[in-house]
Amino acid sequence: MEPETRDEPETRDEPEAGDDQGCTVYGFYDQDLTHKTILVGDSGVGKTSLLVQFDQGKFIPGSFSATVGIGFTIWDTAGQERFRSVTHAYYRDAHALLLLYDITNKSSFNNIRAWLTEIHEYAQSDAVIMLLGNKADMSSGRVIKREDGERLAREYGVIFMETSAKTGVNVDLAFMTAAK
Ligand SMILES: Nc1nc2c(ncn2[C@@H]2O[C@H](COP(=O)(O)OP(=O)(O)OP(=O)(O)O)[C@@H](O)[C@H]2O)c(=O)[nH]1
Repeated sequence: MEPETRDEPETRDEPEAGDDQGCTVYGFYDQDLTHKTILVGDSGVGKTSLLVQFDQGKFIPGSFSATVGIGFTIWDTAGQERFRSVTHAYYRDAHALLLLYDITNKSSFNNIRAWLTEIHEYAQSDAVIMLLGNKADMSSGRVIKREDGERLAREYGVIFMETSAKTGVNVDLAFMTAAK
């Protein structure tokens, strides 16, 4: 007798944020554990560097292992599908979400809509959402204008800033605004 075959149900057809590359969710609680902030965005946009700049007041160049020597909690989901539901759980209890793109990387900006869709689906409705155009120091490599970031943020009703994990510009302001 022939084994019964049936098509597997298609569970998802829309690409999701972070699908095509490793992506990592970084997050931390403030000291009294009441306020949770998470950082999301494509790989390489500078999430770790921004956290290190905020936490330690310095820029450590180069990609580095996020788990080494940093005094905050990191949930590294490595962008894997099986961790997707875990990622969504991170969103649910976050009070603030910092969504980063890299002003020198167009695809990181193009993926912002997918990230925002995901955030709106899973985050609490009163969570503070901030769109951050990072690497603002790299003016010669810039491909995303500040106005493009501002326009997108306005469209989604989120706060916008350009930041640099390297020079520190707007880094404290971004985290302080998120903590409000
Ligand atoms: N010039 C400049 N380089 C930056 C800035 N932020 C990050 N970088 C560099 O960009 C690269 C990626 O930074 P990471 O902080 O590792 O990026 P990430 O988003 O944490 O990446 P994943 O861990 O893969 O998700 C590194 O080489 C950083 O040194 C910035 O503001 N300015």
